[in-house]
Amino acid sequence: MGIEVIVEGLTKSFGTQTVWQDVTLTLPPGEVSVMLGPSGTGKTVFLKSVIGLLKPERGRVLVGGVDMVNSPERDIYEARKLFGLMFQDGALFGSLNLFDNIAFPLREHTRKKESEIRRIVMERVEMVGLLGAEGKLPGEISGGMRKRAGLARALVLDPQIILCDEPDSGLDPVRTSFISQLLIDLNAQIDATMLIVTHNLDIAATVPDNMGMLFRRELVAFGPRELLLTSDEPVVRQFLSGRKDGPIGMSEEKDEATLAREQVGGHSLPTAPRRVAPQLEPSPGLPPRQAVQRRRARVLAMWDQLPAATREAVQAGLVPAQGEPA
Ligand SMILES: Nc1ncnc2c1ncn2[C@@H]1O[C@H](COP(=O)(O)OP(=O)(O)OP(=O)(O)O)[C@@H](O)[C@H]1O
Repeated sequence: MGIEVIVEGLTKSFGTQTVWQDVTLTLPPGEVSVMLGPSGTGKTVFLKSVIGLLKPERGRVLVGGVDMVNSPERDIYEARKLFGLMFQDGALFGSLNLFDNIAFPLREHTRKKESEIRRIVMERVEMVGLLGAEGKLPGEISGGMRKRAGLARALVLDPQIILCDEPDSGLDPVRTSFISQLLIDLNAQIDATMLIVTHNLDIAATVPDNMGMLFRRELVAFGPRELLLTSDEPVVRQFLSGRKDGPIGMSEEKDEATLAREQVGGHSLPTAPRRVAPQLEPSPGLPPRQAVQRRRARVLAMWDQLPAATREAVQAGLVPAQGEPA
């Protein structure tokens, strides 16, 4: 099972620019979480801070007893081996074929024999649906295939935590649906804790167990997917409905005058009840996701604190535990 990631009071600045402050959340073990936010709100900076590649000024990120912000560098280096990181563009070496790209972390970080490396690489190549393409160079394949190769490479060291930076960027809607299904299938197969950064509303609506959103240098919300999908928070509603009207503007935030004009002009967010799309299921033939029952117990434990609309959405999607009435 994947391990929990606890983020406490995290603040990151570059010079005088604060990217976000006092971010606190827990990525539950083995569950899939998505971090949303308009461009430039610091989602990538957040991923890099979780894995210890960037140093926040304040706060902690606890991963299996190691603080990825404040522990000695050698402990952070060791803990980083628990992670698999998938970058936006796949970050592949252009001169190496897909096989050698995917084998790279194994050759770099382990002393495994070539025969063992081949077995592991081919297993991951199959998992991401790239069998037959392993001899190609990154420049000879499509963007979607490069992303899948990047994902295969993130998987070779058997990570317990997988971080994906915009797995949909540059992909058409059909390829994005395939990537969404692949992420859920992976979660069913390896039960890793996953954090996905994206702007994509389809991924947000159908993939995660939990969602969070960064805006105006704060974590606006983080919780079960139904909490954000039914949220009345204007910024969350605007983002999830993909509309122009609301607090998010072209340069992230609208100024007060623009917001006041919109209100006078009668613009408002839709009031119709929102339908929460069902979460994707693993593909036929794969095991059920182990995270589902764990999440169910977790959400029921916070039942009293959830708004009525969220409870309704949770109830609509709850699969009864064995032996329990529906
Ligand atoms: N190494 C760095 N040095 C200085 N500023 C940086 C650095 N990395 C990121 N930033 C700044 O931090 C802010 C957040 O950047 P980040 O890439 O995390 O945003 P994002 O939410 O991932 O955006 P997008 O959705 O467009 O990818 C930006 O203003 C960016 O310019």
